[in-house]
Amino acid sequence: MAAIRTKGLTKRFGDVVAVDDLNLTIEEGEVFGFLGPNGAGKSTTINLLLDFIRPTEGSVEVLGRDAQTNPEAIRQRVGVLPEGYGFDDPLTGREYLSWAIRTKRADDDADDLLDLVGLADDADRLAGDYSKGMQQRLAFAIALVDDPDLLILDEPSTGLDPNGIQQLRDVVRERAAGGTTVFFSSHILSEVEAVSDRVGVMNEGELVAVDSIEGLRESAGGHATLHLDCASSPTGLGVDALAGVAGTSVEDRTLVVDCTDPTAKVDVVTHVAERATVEDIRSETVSLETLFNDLTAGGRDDARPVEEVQQ
Ligand SMILES: Nc1ncnc2c1ncn2[C@@H]1O[C@H](COP(=O)(O)OP(=O)(O)OP(=O)(O)O)[C@@H](O)[C@H]1O
Repeated sequence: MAAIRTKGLTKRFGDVVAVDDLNLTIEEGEVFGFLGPNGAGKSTTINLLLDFIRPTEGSVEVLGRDAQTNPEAIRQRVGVLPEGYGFDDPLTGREYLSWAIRTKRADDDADDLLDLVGLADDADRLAGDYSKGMQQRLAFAIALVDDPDLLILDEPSTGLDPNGIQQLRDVVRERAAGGTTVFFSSHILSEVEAVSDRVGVMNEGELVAVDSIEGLRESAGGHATLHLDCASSPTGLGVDALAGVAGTSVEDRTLVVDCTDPTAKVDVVTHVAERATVEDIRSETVSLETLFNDLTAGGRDDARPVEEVQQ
């Protein structure tokens, strides 16, 4: 049984296609990082998984059940860290957690969970007075109640200090080792890289890549840009037609070739050398960071640039 399966999942808000024909399967026990810049459609997807909003088209299955017909049964076995949890009631951290434990009819020890997220010393303070990072820790502890089969975490490291991020990673790894499926969204590549088995990259509502970090790294490693300086303008050489070549451009007497396959580089050089006088060759490989930026280039008009959000 897949932990999450979406088919043709689409959500429109007026003219905005927040999620566009999403087909995604997350297997049980996976740690899946859901990456994308602001406005990519990550939170909308999470809201669809939990039946907080209804799809315009398509279907969602969570833990083998249809999200629309079985939302209560699903939520019973899912731990959720939503974006921007509000602690508006006059309750302490321990009281909030005890309430969550009662609601799920679980038998967790509130103090153990508070300790796990580094809030043991602040258990008796009002949660509304907590700092942003402390509230995020408490929201994470609430998500962990009743050892859920699936953890859905929306931007879990928001507001956390480095120590909090490390604790979060440790708990995610520990829960995953115990069989929990973890689906978490982020716009920070390094955060996802550190804990995920696989990642999905969203951009403007579309899933533009799904792979393991290793697989993505290989794609990035295989990607290269060749610059061939020629004795005369290298036009009409037919390089575009070669296998593994994604595109070419000519800048003065330099032919720039975008290769998606490392083996294409030799073919390109041989091909050009047979048709023009090559004076110099430079090759630039593409980093994982650049690949991610390329995949999410542009983003939505209302989103901040990727460079800015990746700090
Ligand atoms: N309730 C809504 N009404 C109208 N538009 C919405 C609504 N919810 C989301 N959107 C739009 O859908 C798009 C995707 O938003 P979403 O919140 O899913 O992105 P995200 O990837 O979670 O972004 P972020 O990283 O900023 O949280 C955006 O253009 C957003 O403005």
